[in-house]
Amino acid sequence: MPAEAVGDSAPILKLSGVTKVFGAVTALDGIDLEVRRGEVVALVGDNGAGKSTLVKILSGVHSKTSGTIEFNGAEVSIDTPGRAIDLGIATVFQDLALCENLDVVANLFLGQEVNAWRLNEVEMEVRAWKLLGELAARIPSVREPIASLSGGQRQTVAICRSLLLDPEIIMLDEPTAALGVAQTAEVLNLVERVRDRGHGVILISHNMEDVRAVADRIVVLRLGRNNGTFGPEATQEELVAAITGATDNSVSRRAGKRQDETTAAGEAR
Ligand SMILES: Nc1ncnc2c1ncn2[C@@H]1O[C@H](COP(=O)(O)OP(=O)(O)OP(=O)(O)O)[C@@H](O)[C@H]1O
Repeated sequence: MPAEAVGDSAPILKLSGVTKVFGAVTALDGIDLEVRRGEVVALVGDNGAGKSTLVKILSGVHSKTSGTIEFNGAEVSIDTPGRAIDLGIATVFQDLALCENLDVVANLFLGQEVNAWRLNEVEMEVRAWKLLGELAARIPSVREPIASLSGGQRQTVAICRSLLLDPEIIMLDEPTAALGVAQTAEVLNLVERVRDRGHGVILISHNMEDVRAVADRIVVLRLGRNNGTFGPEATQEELVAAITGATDNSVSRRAGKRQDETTAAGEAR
């Protein structure tokens, strides 16, 4: 989808002034967020910024205290996880919720077997291969138990499983946490292919490199509030400053030093 078309289209999901209060703690305070078809919106913020709370509100685990959530232009209330899925919001939580002893096909179709009365193994296997093929996902065999897959492959299976629900929005909570370099690249490629299929993707991440590599927009939360929206060209310093609320801190100083060294090395060559 061309960039203009994405930017111009109406948002699938639009949050206005979403607030969540837990007793004396205001976890989210007036959050605005928009997600369109075919775009990756990264949600970043320090520990306690409110990312998990927002994910839980959008996945129907928590209810918001105030504010509005619109889905395809109509105000909705996402009061249960089932309601989120019915609307078309799928979430891949950090724990992935896969069954280690079952194979890839069984995990993909867990709870939504093709025929509730008689498991149609062949049809499920064909659909599993088709989906994995469309996403160019690298899974050795769909009959492989989850226990024998790598972290990146597990993440792939969890993402594919949520795509079988045919969501308009897919939320990925820290999909590259704990992954090595090659597996991270594989998962980020998958995120791009999911976007190219026209889904809106919300990517929660702590990793600024990952975020800048795939996000069309980067939304920063700080202490439960919006603290800036950036394009993928944002520098590490700009993002760190928005995340921490300060321009001069050790993380941005180190990042700046690294950038200076890289520039100097480039000039010396
Ligand atoms: N169930 C709860 N009861 C009380 N306070 C909560 C609850 N859940 C979250 N909070 C508080 O809300 C704030 C936001 O927390 P949240 O977990 O959403 O942040 P986060 O950005 O996801 O951080 P992390 O990266 O550490 O998971 C924190 O101050 C947290 O202590």
